[in-house]
Amino acid sequence: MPEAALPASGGDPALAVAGLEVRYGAVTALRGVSLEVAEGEVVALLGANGAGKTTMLRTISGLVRPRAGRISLFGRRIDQLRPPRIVALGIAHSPEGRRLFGSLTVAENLRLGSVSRKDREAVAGDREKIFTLFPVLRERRNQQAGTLSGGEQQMLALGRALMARPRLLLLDEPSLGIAPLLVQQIFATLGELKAMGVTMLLVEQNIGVALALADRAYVLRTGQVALAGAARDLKEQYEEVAAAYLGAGGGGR
Ligand SMILES: Nc1ncnc2c1ncn2[C@@H]1O[C@H](COP(=O)(O)OP(=O)(O)OP(=O)(O)O)[C@@H](O)[C@H]1O
Repeated sequence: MPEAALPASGGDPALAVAGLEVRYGAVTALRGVSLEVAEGEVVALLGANGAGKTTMLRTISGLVRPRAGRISLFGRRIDQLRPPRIVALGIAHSPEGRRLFGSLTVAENLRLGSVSRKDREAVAGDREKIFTLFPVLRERRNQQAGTLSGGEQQMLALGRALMARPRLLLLDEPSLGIAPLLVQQIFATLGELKAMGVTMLLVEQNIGVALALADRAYVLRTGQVALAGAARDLKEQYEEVAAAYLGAGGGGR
């Protein structure tokens, strides 16, 4: 693995995953996966359908129990903790398919993102910041989330995750099912968040937008890390990265 695969900053990384193994019955979804995300870094997790990307995020969030390995957040082991405890320690997960509360309004969904916070005044300020990032959410704050367009729901899912003021933001395919122009807009917003120092682990099948945003990336292939390195190096190895997608179940987009 090239040196660039190691984060530059000293101290405990925001996220450290070592030797992770996850099985669903007879299916081994992750085998011996190790990765790190330094504080302030954006790391992309790429790979074809079924490579294990969503499983990785769900395991970090405590929704899936690993069979072996360890996961640490700023040096603190979290792989034996329950999901609410992991949220309280500062991990927010914006899941694939958005998983909003469809019958609740935009404003109510945003409020749910901040339930674990006690600093109510700062919460109000953060809501304003999210409305500035995504003006459409302000316009539609009293609309039921289930009636928003796919892109608007994606923005709301991201806004809701940000309302937790996460120390680590997990993003599962923010480009999924969204028109190209809106993908650019969402990634521009993620770029602004990166500039603000938000630490992110980003799962994506859209290699181009992911490598443009990320500092580093890991490519998973059938549950193992096939490639890892600085995003700019992986961009140059585009063919190799794309080829890794062909190995598992039908290839990427
Ligand atoms: N609940 C489950 N029960 C059984 N097998 C599962 C379960 N969830 C995922 N798998 C299997 O584990 C493997 C990894 O799935 P995962 O959803 O993590 O992949 P992915 O890289 O996120 O794929 P996609 O890009 O299609 O979402 C796949 O073979 C999948 O069929």
